[in-house]
Amino acid sequence: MTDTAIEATALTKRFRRGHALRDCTFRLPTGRVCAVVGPNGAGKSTLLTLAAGLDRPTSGTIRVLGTGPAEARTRIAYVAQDKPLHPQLTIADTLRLGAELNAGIWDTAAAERVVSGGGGLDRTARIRTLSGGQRTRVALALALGKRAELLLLDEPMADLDPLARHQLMGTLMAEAAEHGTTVVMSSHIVSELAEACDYLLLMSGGGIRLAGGIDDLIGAHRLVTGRGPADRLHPHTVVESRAAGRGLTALIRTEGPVGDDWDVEEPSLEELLLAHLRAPEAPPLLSPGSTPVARGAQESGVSA
Ligand SMILES: Nc1ncnc2c1ncn2[C@@H]1O[C@H](COP(=O)(O)OP(=O)(O)OP(=O)(O)O)[C@@H](O)[C@H]1O
Repeated sequence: MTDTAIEATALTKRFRRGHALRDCTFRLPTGRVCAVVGPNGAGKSTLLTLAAGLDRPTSGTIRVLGTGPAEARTRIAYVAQDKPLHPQLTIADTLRLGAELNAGIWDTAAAERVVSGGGGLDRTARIRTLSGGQRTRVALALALGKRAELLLLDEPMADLDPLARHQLMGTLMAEAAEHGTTVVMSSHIVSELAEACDYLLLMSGGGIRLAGGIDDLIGAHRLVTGRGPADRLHPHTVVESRAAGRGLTALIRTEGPVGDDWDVEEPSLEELLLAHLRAPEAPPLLSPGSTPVARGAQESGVSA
């Protein structure tokens, strides 16, 4: 039994036209709900595909649930961005197939809760006749029915209307909490992630910029306002600073207490993310527990 859901060390994926992932190192503990955030092309889908064992890294390693991704396949449910399903099957056939492919572990009630929500879906409808949001509902029903230990969801909520999003996110979180499932979810909708997630991977340009518990990452930063220049904020690391009236507002990574002559606030998750996205040159931060445990140390029970 491992307490690590995903562990990546110098993980790199190169396609013909360049790197999708470059030297990514992080650890995601089990039982967390992790948001994977970053601009278009940051490498989020590539990371999820490698974790799902559907592609192989160019170099570096990725371990999932204490083993290789291919060996962990039966313990993982992966919902791809385009929600691939058999277009000719009905919803009922699709769920039946899910039950057959996962005989012995299939959770009919969990799958039913997802397809019945939001007014319910006609079980005789063929997949090809469904809207994007309805297909999402069926794909998530298959993922939850599989009773996986790790759910990898690539922009699961993108096609859903706000009400369906709220309802499905609630179902997903309740299932995850009940069974201690680890959820990894990429999304561009930060407000929703702030409610549902307790762990963050911020990516850009194929690299990891922030990794860790959301509370730890927020706790390591402060939003300060005062008279400039930004040099006055030494020894703190200034992630981003902007003129504000006759002074400046800056997001800083604190190194001890901040001087009394600054107004100091805790940033929201959105403020933290936006500042880091606007300042790609800021040094990355992996909070405690988010770095891989050295293999020798892991075997002797010592954390690196
Ligand atoms: N199969 C592939 N062949 C070639 N290049 C690819 C392939 N898959 C991804 N890429 C490239 O890798 C980079 C990362 O893509 P990826 O889809 O992982 O980003 P993303 O963060 O998921 O983006 P988005 O938010 O737009 O979904 C992009 O530059 C993309 O063009």
